[in-house]
Amino acid sequence: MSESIEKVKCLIIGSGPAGYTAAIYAARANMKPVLYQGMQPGGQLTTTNEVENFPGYPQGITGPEMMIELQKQAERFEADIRDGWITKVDFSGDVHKVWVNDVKEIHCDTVIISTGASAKYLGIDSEQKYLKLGGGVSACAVCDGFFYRNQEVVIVGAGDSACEEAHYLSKLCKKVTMLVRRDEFRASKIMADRVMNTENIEILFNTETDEVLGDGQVVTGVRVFNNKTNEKHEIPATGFFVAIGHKPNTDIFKEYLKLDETGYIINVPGTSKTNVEGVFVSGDAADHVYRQAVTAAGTGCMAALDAERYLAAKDSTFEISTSTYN
Ligand SMILES: Cc1cc2nc3c(=O)[nH]c(=O)nc-3n(C[C@H](O)[C@H](O)[C@H](O)COP(=O)(O)OP(=O)(O)OC[C@H]3O[C@@H](n4cnc5c(N)ncnc54)[C@H](O)[C@@H]3O)c2cc1C
Repeated sequence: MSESIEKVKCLIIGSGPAGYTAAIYAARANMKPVLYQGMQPGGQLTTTNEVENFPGYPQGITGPEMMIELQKQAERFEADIRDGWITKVDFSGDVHKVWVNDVKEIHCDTVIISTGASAKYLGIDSEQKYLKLGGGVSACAVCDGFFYRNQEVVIVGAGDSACEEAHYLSKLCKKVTMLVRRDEFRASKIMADRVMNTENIEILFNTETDEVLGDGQVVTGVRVFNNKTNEKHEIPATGFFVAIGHKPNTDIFKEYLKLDETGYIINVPGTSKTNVEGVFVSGDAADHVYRQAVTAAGTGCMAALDAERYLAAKDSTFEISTSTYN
């Protein structure tokens, strides 16, 4: 083995709530975890101002602050948190190989994948401007809908998730306008029927976003156009929700791991195990249903416990740490 190859017991890929929680558990179980943060240290929550639904913060907390706290908690137990990006993996043998920034090779007894998912946006300038300002653009109705209670919002999307999110918003908001690009939904009939039968949801078919309007700080409306007639009109709204899907960050694993048709890693139900022994998955990389920080953290815990049990079964000198359960 070349000297430049590092050997680690537990490698964690990703620094969102799943990765840091896995690091806390793995470090306390004496697995000496090494965690690579990737291009977005702290993960998706670093793009949001207010997190009000993570237990333990009665006054709420900003996403970036919460992620710094999780990082500090993992470091308190001496998890080795590093800058760097895993660019390649080889899970074909007993030892799992990963490469950092295409250069550094690491051999791992266990790997915990916590690479999350990225919400898709339309990509228009005004959307990105108010997204960055935290001024009313969101890709998560369950996370942010509460901030628009009794207000008017617009949601873009036509699939099952978009229908579910529109329905969720309809229970909080005065009015929800749903923009559907084609002349029909992509969603299942039952989901489409549900939004069509909800009184305070107005559906505009053949309609796309021209611009998100605002006062420079917050969203005040949306200018839309009909893609058949090119007619434009403005809709007053304080919130603009984008529900056009997520892309799980799993491309580098597809040669070795079973993924579903949209790229989410398939885990053994009720566990964090993948189809490769010693490789575990947590958080949004395997979850297209819940997509919440608290569920990501929960599955990060599961992955560390599963990895610990795997190591104990493989190596009789590695004892399951009682501190994990304290
Ligand atoms: C705008 C917004 C607001 C939200 N608000 C809330 C909220 O209020 N409450 C809530 O519960 N949830 C909220 N969510 C959802 C929540 O952020 C996610 O469910 C959660 O962050 C998922 O955690 P994760 O650890 O699985 O992955 P992520 O947070 O997506 O983190 C993934 C990590 O993996 C790293 N990574 C990816 N690929 C690689 C690689 N190849 N090598 C190394 N590292 C890699 C990234 O750098 C990142 O650190 C929000 C999401 C968004 C987009």
